[in-house]
Amino acid sequence: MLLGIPCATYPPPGLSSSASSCRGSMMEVVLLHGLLLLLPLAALLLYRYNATFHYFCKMAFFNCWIIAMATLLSPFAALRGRSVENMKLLRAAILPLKHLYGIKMKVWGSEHLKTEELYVIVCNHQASLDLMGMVEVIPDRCVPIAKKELLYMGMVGWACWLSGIIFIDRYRREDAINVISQTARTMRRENVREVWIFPEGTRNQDKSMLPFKRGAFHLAVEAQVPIFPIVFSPYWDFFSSKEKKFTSGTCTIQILPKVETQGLSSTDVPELTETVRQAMADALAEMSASCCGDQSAEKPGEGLWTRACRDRPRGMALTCQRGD
Ligand SMILES: CCCCCCCCCCCCCC(=O)SCCNC(=O)CCNC(=O)[C@H](O)C(C)(C)COP(=O)(O)OP(=O)(O)OC[C@H]1O[C@@H](n2cnc3c(N)ncnc32)[C@H](O)[C@@H]1OP(=O)(O)O
Ligand SMILES: CCCCCCCC/C=C\CCCCCCCC(=O)OC[C@@H](O)COP(=O)(O)O
Repeated sequence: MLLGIPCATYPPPGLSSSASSCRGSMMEVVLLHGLLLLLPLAALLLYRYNATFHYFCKMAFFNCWIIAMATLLSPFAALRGRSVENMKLLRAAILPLKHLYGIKMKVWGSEHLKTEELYVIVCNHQASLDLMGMVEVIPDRCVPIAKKELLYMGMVGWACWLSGIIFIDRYRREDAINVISQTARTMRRENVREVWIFPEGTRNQDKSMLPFKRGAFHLAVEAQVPIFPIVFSPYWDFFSSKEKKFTSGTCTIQILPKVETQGLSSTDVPELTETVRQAMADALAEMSASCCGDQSAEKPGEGLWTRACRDRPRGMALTCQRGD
């Protein structure tokens, strides 16, 4: 049988045929079918028993999901034009990923974000997986600030642009500062109520956070809006791009009380940046110890808000709403 055609009738009568060439063809087909069966089996076994292969498969699926969703949703988003409303579509597209990956999200302090005020969110940035945590807590009219490179990622870039994501060129400081200043001016006027920034400026899976870039803090001070720090617990238990590890697990997202910027000016920005970073580092250290059993993270917390409240710069209205 050759591709469903019995050897006796193949090649058709009238053409020369030989038993050996028929046997050869049969062997090829058997080998081909065998290979076709073996490859998925080998892939399944590798996926099950090889952590690196498992990691790459899961990352590939993550990226394919994002590209597929962006391709699917962009035409609908385009009907509305560039609007923060389209963020709801992106959010809906990313929300199911945690179920597919078996990642449980716990959110602490979500009540802090339920306010009519405008504000800036700053958050630690571990990996592209942060998108799964972001969609758990991102307010309805919030736009992230992202690196310009995302804009050039085909349909993903188009989806981001249509959703009102603000792009900055990290390598052209003046341009980036202009974009941030313009955001501060237009925040009140336009439909955007909140801006989400990863102040580390790049992904970081180390135990301590990187020094913070100052754009988010200038933005909050220029717009005179409070800052809400958000801390994602470390992914070490279930994800590491260095160790090529990607299993199921739990991520805790802690929304810290707001930090006021009323009355602050650009000269207060360095201190404001350090105060917020320290509060986030404390929260991260506490979470590392409680979620991941790690005692060696940066300066173990002496109480989540204790140091931030105690060390706040003079004249800075840091709101300490938690009783600890
Ligand atoms: C379905 C499809 C789904 C697709 C989903 C996709 C979702 C995507 C989600 C998105 C996720 C995407 C995630 C991502 O893409 S993360 C990557 C992008 N994010 C960032 O880069 C974070 C924001 N960056 C900054 O804030 C930096 O500060 C910038 C880039 C502005 C400069 O950086 P730089 O490296 O140069 O350093 P520096 O901060 O030490 O500042 C140096 C000096 O400049 C002063 N300065 C700074 N800013 C201002 C200002 N505004 N007004 C006045 N002055 C300002 C500052 O005080 C300092 O001066 P001095 O104090 O030393 O005198
Ligand atoms: C026509 C060109 C087609 C290109 C196709 C590219 C395919 C890209 C595939 C999937 C895109 C997934 C995008 C997820 C975005 C997650 C946001 C993110 O994590 O960005 C990283 C950024 O914060 C910091 O970047 P670096 O750590 O400095 O690096």
